[in-house]
Amino acid sequence: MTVRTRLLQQVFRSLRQATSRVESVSKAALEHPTVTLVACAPQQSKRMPWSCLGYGFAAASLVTVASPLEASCSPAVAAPQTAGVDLSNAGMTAGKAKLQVIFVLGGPGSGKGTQCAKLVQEFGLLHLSAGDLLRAHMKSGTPDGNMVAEMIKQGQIVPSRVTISLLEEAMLKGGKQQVLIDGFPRNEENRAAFEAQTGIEPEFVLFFNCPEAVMEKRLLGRQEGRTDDNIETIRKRFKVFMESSMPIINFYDAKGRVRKIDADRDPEDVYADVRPLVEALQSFAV
Ligand SMILES: Nc1ncnc2c1ncn2[C@@H]1O[C@H](COP(=O)(O)OP(=O)(O)OP(=O)(O)O)[C@@H](O)[C@H]1O
Ligand SMILES: Nc1ccn([C@H]2C[C@H](O)[C@@H](COP(=O)(O)O)O2)c(=O)n1
Repeated sequence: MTVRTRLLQQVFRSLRQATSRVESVSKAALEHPTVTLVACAPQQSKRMPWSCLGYGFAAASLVTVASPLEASCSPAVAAPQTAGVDLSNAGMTAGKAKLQVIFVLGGPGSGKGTQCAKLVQEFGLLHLSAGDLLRAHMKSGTPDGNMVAEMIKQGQIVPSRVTISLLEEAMLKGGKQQVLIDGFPRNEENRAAFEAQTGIEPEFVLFFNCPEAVMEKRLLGRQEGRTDDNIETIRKRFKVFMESSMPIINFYDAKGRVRKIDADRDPEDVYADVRPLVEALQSFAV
């Protein structure tokens, strides 16, 4: 049996388990309207937890809970309480209550990290920068870590296998429903592997459009000691962006998912265009 077949089997197993969990939580909520149910994301599947996490949130939407991820992941617990069950969201399907992911893309230095920091401050979403995760991994001293260090120095894109497992781990640890994934997917390999492995489709893609000359000036002025903020690597990164990342933006644009932002303005002016897009998504959060 191939690894892919085994992974697919795991996905379907997780979905079946999650579905029956939601069914039992929903049934209990309807049968015991004076009970508060505590739902949580199951931990059985380390590899493919996203469907479970989505269903965990869906279950939480049916009931009054302190936090959907607060409890440890034993089967859903029905804790007798005086508070009534809020069934106002009972019509919400698992699909609607899934993780909400926004991909944040744009050339190197277009201001992705700067804008994400503002969104986190205002809306408290989880911000995962693929570049930051990879830079932290570089320091592990493992063979993978050393490979990542070399690839970043050369402005190349690290294989999805490494980046996606770092993202998965961080998403699980972060435990939030709304996630900004900054600097990912960077190429078709990233995009296809992420979709196949997690089943997650972005709500939309924030695309920061900025002229290269402006980005170059910003990167050369950034004083963070990054091994790739030198003119030689910056030029390579621009080339990789145009050749490998722009097709991803075009892919999502064809699906009507791209929100293009003029990033060649003061950070506050850029944010004035960004914030309503994310604010609109807040109303759909569970
Ligand atoms: N709108 C802006 N106007 C001027 N400078 C900016 C603006 N946005 C960000 N900067 C500055 O430009 C530099 C790069 O910004 P930032 O790190 O947010 O870009 P990025 O797109 O995340 O870059 P990378 O992809 O290389 O990580 C930083 O020094 C930041 O302070
Ligand atoms: N999906 C990704 C994201 C980043 N990298 C590597 C290659 C980039 O040049 C570098 C820095 O990323 P940034 O901080 O500019 O977003 O990290 C990658 O290989 N794959």
